[in-house]
Amino acid sequence: MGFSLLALVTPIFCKANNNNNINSHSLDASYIRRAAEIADKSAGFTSPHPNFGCVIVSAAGKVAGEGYLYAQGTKPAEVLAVAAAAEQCKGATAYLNMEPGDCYGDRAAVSALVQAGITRVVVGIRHPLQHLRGNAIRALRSEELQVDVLGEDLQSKTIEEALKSCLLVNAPLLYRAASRVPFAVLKYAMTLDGKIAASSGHAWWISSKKSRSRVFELRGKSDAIIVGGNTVRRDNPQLTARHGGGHVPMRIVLSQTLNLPEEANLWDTADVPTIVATQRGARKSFQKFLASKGVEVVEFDILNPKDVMEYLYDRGYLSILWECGGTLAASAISSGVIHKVYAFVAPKIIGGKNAPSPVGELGMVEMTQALELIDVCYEQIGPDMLISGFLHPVPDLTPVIPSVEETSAIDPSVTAYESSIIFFYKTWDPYGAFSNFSPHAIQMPCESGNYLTWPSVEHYYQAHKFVGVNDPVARNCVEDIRSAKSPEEAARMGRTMQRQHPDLVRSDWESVKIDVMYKALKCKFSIYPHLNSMLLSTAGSVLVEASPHDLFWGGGREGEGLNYLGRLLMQLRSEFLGESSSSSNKISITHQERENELKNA
Ligand SMILES: NC(=O)C1=CN([C@@H]2O[C@H](COP(=O)(O)OP(=O)(O)OC[C@H]3O[C@@H](n4cnc5c(N)ncnc54)[C@H](OP(=O)(O)O)[C@@H]3O)[C@@H](O)[C@H]2O)C=CC1
Ligand SMILES: Nc1c(N[C@@H]2O[C@H](COP(=O)(O)O)[C@@H](O)[C@H]2O)[nH]c(=O)[nH]c1=O
Repeated sequence: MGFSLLALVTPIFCKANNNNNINSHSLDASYIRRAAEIADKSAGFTSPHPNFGCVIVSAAGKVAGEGYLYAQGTKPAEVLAVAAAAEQCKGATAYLNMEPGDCYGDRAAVSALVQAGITRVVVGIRHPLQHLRGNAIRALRSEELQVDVLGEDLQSKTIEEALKSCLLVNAPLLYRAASRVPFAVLKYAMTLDGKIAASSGHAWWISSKKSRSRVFELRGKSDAIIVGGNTVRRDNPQLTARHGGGHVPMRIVLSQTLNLPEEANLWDTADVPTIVATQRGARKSFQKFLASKGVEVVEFDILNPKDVMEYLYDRGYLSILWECGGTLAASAISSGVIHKVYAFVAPKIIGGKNAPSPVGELGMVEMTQALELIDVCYEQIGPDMLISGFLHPVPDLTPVIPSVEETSAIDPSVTAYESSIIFFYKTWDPYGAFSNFSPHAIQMPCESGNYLTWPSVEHYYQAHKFVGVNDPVARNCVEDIRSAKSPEEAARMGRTMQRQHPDLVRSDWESVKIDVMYKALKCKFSIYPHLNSMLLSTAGSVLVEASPHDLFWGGGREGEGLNYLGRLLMQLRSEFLGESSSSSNKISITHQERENELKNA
């Protein structure tokens, strides 16, 4: 009888192999889930960057180091994890929930892993932005590291679940990349009989204190919170994240009529900024009043959720929490801009034929038309039940992703893309390293002549508003800004202080601020060779900071901005190229000249 040794051996071999796979897959999956879990710790802070986490598992199979991106412009997760694992990196495996972005051309994450002696990298998802996608994976492979991507090199049910946790932790970025609006969550608290207020409109409180603390956490992970005018009139909300998390979202009111109270918690912008979005031409005198309170007013031709969300996309927001009543919620759902729902259900009955419900008129007449949530979760919080789920699935990695052209022109309506204009704005743009938020530390001489290190140009610029002012508060402020954990925090501190204490701003600020910026930029582009090459490589192109709202440093929405950041970079470029002997004085302008330029722009 014919006898095949292979026939005997193969099944046994395959079984052992399968078991090994199952074991190694479940280990890989659990470490990837851990990377996603720690990445989520800074949700809200990293915006507009993704949430990155890195777990290093030593050759002996122990977790040797962990790190996550704390905020935009801070050290990459991989660099932190490698530092924590130190010697144990040799022969270790690094688990990353997302492929690193390498926004700054310095390959910091890739270099850290390679130089530390990591031999295998497991990646949850590829970077969703096309110009960054696959670059780090290719770079690691070219350095002979084994790179396994979930769903590509590793496939199984366990791996699929781990992949989902990576998609969830960066859902805002994935939705943003796929649909060109920020990720939006509608949250409401309702009684068991489906009311969000009594028929009088009184709503405090439906959900328990524990549930409301959870809402503060949700707020802390969002870039902005939206309510409608009626909620402001009825509730006078604060809309702050009061759980001690640190991140402060913008507050946004949508009001067509602008028939809003003069006294409102939201008009106190000392600590938290507010935007009021309204219809073009609505109550001009009230618009002026709001502006005098430091509230930013944005006019829309026709105020509607879709246009507001597209505008917020242009401003770089990743995630928005809608905390409005049913009228606005219905309008937002019908426009397709709500992706996820959080419903806190309290075991209370209030009744009332006219008591409002969480979602107003959607025009549906048959139950078969009802919108069904997917990936629904149920969680008991104190006495309440939190039911959450998605209205639209989290996009996978093959959706419509902005092309290089689209991402470099942050707002395509500003100016049509032209090859002779290079736009930069967010640090993740192809030329994002030109942004003052890029994490390139600079060493600058201080008043005593010694050199001080500043974590970014933004830190240096913001702090210099208060340098030389003979007041202990101003001196502390300079130090506090210098040690701010991220450029975003430095900017917020500098702007808040300037708004709240204009008396502490140095008297010559308007006339010296361009020189301050010039010196900082000159240092940045002199000490980092790859930044210098990047700048020189743009020779012949016009550089424009595509900020739609900073009309001094940026280009504005329709080219109405003065674009001083772009101009300074072009001046530096020509100085580096030796084509010009001009100095910073050439473009220094007086306050009066600037006023004139603004008027003529
Ligand atoms: N329990 C809960 O979770 C919550 C309860 N509430 C309660 O809900 C009630 C308010 O509900 P409701 O009036 O529905 O909520 P909102 O005020 O949140 O939304 C309606 C208002 O939004 C403004 N708006 C702007 N654009 C639009 C648009 N395209 N479509 C619709 N509205 C737009 C209008 O303001 P304007 O009139 O100024 O032009 C409109 O009156 C209050 O009693 C409040 O206490 C509110 C939020 C959450
Ligand atoms: N009534 C109600 C909510 N209402 C929402 O919270 C807002 C008030 O926020 P703040 O002023 O910051 O405390 C209010 O305007 C409305 O948007 N939320 C809940 O979690 N549970 C509740 O029972």
